[in-house]
Amino acid sequence: MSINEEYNVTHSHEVSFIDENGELKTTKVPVVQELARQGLINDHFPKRFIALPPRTCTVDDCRSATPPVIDIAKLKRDGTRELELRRLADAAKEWGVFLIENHGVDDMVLDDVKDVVKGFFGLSFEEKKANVGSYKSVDNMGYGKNFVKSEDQPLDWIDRLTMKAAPVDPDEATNGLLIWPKKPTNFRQAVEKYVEKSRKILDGLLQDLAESLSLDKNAFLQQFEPKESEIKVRVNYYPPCPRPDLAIGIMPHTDPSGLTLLLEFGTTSALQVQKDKFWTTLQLPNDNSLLVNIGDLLEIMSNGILNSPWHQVRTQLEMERFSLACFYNPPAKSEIRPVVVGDSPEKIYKKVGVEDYVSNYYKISPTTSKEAIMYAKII
Ligand SMILES: O=C(O)CCC(=O)C(=O)O
Ligand SMILES: [Fe+2]
Repeated sequence: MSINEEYNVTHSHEVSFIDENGELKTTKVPVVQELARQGLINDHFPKRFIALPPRTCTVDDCRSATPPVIDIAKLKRDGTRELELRRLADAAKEWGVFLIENHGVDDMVLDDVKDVVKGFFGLSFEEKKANVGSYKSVDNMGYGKNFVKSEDQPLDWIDRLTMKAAPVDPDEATNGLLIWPKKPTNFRQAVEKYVEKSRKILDGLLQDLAESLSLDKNAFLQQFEPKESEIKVRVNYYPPCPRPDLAIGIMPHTDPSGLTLLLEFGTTSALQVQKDKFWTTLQLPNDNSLLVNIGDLLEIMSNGILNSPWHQVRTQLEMERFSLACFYNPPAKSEIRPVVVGDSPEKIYKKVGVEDYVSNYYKISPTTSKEAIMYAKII
């Protein structure tokens, strides 16, 4: 029985993908928010949402920890900078993910973002579709779902909305980029304000990370050219899930970005990173701290010294969760170069085109291990 018969799937996302024979295919996948609304019965969980391996890590069988916390105010003060830089380097090498506090983004800016995101997902499906432009592509833009590559693969328990915030394309309409929702009316304005602040934070961190590795402070930042560097915003919505032991919010992956800045709200304790071979649930404070994670492109630029973490999101019973990720990338048409860190001159990564890297990432994802980065490895 197909899921459409098994459940009353009245609402679907249309997803395009290139199949294993290189052919462009389009398929329909259920809108999770609408499935969750139907109040699925526990022992009748839709098969398409059963993750493989079947048991995702639940609270009982994995570790849990607070990631390192980096204080941006300490990075700015002479007396405290040196120690905080050392803590930053350790966090980026060992965890690949860290919280930042005193980042300077006003609560009001963050609250506005949370409000418009909740406002968008609070609309009916019909209103969402009517208010968000369509963007038919295979690179995960628009309102829909990530990593769909076949008709029968396990699906993530998530709905998401991805937009390009920079560079601003003067010809958005013809390039199909008019995907910003028109409702809530201040959606774009609120998110763009946050993105502007995010860029400043991430530029500062790129300099701090370089200095923390005893490199020239612009060693990474100079590869992010301000006018052409790219910021994609992905809003993730994870509805409550009746079977958190079977379904997964986002399957394991690394981010194909330089840096990712993540704001989560709704509930916490859902994001997990693989650390020392264990899935570790990140205990994040329920405040306005932001989470930074190293993406594949920065791992390549740092010649493998910084670690782009393998991460996933688990689902939660009766609790919804939102996150907003800003993916910060060097210009799509540029090439990134690894900078050798430390005494050992051995290069493990090579120069790669950003667009080539990202399109290969989407071509081969999802994968069961950190495979995409092999594209940039010197073998
Ligand atoms: O929701 C989260 O905590 C993480 C989201 C994520 O990994 C992503 O959007 O790439
Ligand atoms: Fe991610």
